[in-house]
Amino acid sequence: MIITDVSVTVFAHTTRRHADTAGHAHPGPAHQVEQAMLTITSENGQSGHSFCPPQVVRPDVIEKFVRKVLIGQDHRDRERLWHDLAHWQRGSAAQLTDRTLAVVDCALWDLAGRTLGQPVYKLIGGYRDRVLSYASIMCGDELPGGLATPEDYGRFAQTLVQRGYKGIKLHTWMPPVSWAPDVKMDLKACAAVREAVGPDISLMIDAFHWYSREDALRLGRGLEKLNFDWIEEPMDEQSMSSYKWLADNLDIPVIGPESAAGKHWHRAEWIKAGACDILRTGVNDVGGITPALKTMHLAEAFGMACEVHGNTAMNLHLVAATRNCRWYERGLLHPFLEYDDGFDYLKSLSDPMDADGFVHVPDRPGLGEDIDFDHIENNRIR
Ligand SMILES: O=C(O)[C@H](O)[C@@H](O)[C@@H](O)C(=O)NO
Ligand SMILES: [Mg+2]
Repeated sequence: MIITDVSVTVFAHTTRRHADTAGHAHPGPAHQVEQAMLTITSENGQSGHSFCPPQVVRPDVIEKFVRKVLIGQDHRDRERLWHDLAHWQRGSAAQLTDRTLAVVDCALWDLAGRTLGQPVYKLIGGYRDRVLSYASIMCGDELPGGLATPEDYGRFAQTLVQRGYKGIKLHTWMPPVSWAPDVKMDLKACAAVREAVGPDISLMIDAFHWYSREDALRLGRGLEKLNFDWIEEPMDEQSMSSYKWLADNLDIPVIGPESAAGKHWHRAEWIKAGACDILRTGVNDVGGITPALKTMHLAEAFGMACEVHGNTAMNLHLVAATRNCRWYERGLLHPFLEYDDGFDYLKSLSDPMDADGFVHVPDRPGLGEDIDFDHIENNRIR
């Protein structure tokens, strides 16, 4: 099962999602962006694939690190290959990122599944084949009829419940919105959603990520009155002691870290420090399915839930192979976008959701992404 090739295909992808200065997505006119598909091929001609922005797998990263570690190796040795690649990070002048480790690890898992004709979550050890999903709403905006007012959030929340969602997470307003951040407005949006959906829908918030301790405490105390399930990333996650302080002062569960560096090692420190009540991981955040699984199991050993950041097949398989998380994060959603339209380079959704709010894991080999190779070839850039 020797790896004989590692290649990258960059192709044009049409989307209506536009990123703001903090990397948060908002709706806009359809435009073309570059997308990359990393392909790892073994000696029997089987390939595994994973998708990411092209800069994550740019040629110098592939040549200097990825090909050096993978070519000639047994693709089944994912644990060793992950450590071998992670070893190169320290001396890479920050050029070899956790995101690159993640896309390589996912392609290796996809290769294993496609080779054996099995879905990845079954290779890991399946726990469930459908997962309850929460609607992860995009950050607020200043678009009339979009997510510009608390009432907009309330109206959108009602449509999400009608679609079948049993949980909703608000990303509230952040710069570059002119008047954001604003705790009072955050709480007005949360109150409007609670009023709109009633007491039985689970609600969570993912707020402005740089509030002060006082503002985060004020926000948390307000959410407790609205019976929210968790408060997420209200302060800079580089300050673990601030989260310890917040968790000590709030009853509402504090979840994290999402964006903090340090992979599963740093998440162990958050548990040890008492900086969160619910742990958080994500395939892209910690360097792949391999380390994300370790994070899930670490939390389980402490009797803690670990909720997974992000959508797409890689995170869905992680959730389907573990017991100690309640949700799949489906999003990001907006009144102006139709999430179920999917991606133009996939023939079908990787996370189809039924009318009861359950996402069903496609019973297809590997990560199960229904890749439209003709579309990719016809839109190939390099
Ligand atoms: O880029 C980001 O910060 C993420 O997409 C974020 O908006 C969202 O996915 C998140 O924080 N979920 O919890
Ligand atoms: Mg988040």
